[in-house]
Amino acid sequence: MVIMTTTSSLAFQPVLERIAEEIERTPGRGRPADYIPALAACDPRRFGMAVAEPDGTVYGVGDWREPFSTQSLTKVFTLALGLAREGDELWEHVGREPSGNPFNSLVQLEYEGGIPRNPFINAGALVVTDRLHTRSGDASQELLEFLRAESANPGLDFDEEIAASEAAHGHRNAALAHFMASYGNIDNEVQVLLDQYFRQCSLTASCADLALATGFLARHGVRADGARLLTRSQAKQVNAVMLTCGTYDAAGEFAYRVGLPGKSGVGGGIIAVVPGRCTLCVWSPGLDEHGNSVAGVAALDRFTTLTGLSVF
Ligand SMILES: NC(=O)CC[C@H](N)C(=O)O
Repeated sequence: MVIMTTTSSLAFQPVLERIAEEIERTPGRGRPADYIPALAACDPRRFGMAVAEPDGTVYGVGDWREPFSTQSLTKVFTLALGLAREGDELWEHVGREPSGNPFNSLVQLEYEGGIPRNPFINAGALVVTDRLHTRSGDASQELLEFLRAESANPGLDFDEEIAASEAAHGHRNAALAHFMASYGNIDNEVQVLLDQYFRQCSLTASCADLALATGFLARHGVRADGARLLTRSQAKQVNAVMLTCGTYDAAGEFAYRVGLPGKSGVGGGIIAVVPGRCTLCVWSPGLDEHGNSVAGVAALDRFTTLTGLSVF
């Protein structure tokens, strides 16, 4: 049953409230990421969801104003900033095919010559951050300023405790960076790159902030202030890579259930885009075995079912 058939924006709030009630009654919520100790303490019953319209109107429910650890959600923004600075040359250093492997997997890198499959697995995000850092002088600062501006929240910041915790347990990301450096696919010192990457992942923001900050992808590349970040075609490309690669080795299932470009992070957040119409962010820290929020995927699944909004 589709309960929102009109294009009236006011209809978003009752949809969100209905989804929150359904999620509240859902028993299994998965488990918070425990390989980053600072995330392990999160309560898996937390749930928030926000929808932002292209004009900046934002609706929300539950813990939608509560800041959480964005983790891999930032990979979307660094990709966009990297593409804006470098253009298509970026794609010579990172692919755009689904990996079919977990987000922190090492196995494909050797037989694919140190070129990661896509920008949303950790290896690919390390390459994007490396190149953005070379071109901007400070990739994490560029990311932070972008997110502050797009969300209209100057209070957004990194969480140094989470960054330190991840650095202390970051052997896999260090291995990925060193391995790609051995193929000549990393410009900066590995330690500099890892510091940049962990800082980015530690950025803390709410569903409201992130739904707003993703808005440029619903506005076909145009920022909140009307300036163009990406060409229309580049915005389409980022959305396409989110659809095919944004939820790792569960991207097929996500496309099947949700039918939108989406990107997850191990902090329990997922951002999603309905091009031309709205952007969403949902947060609930319990994860499935692929590292995607259990309640987050369920809520987005309900959203597209109830509203009939989808790219298909
Ligand atoms: N999927 C994720 O959110 C992974 C990000 C995490 N910081 C890592 O590098 O392992």
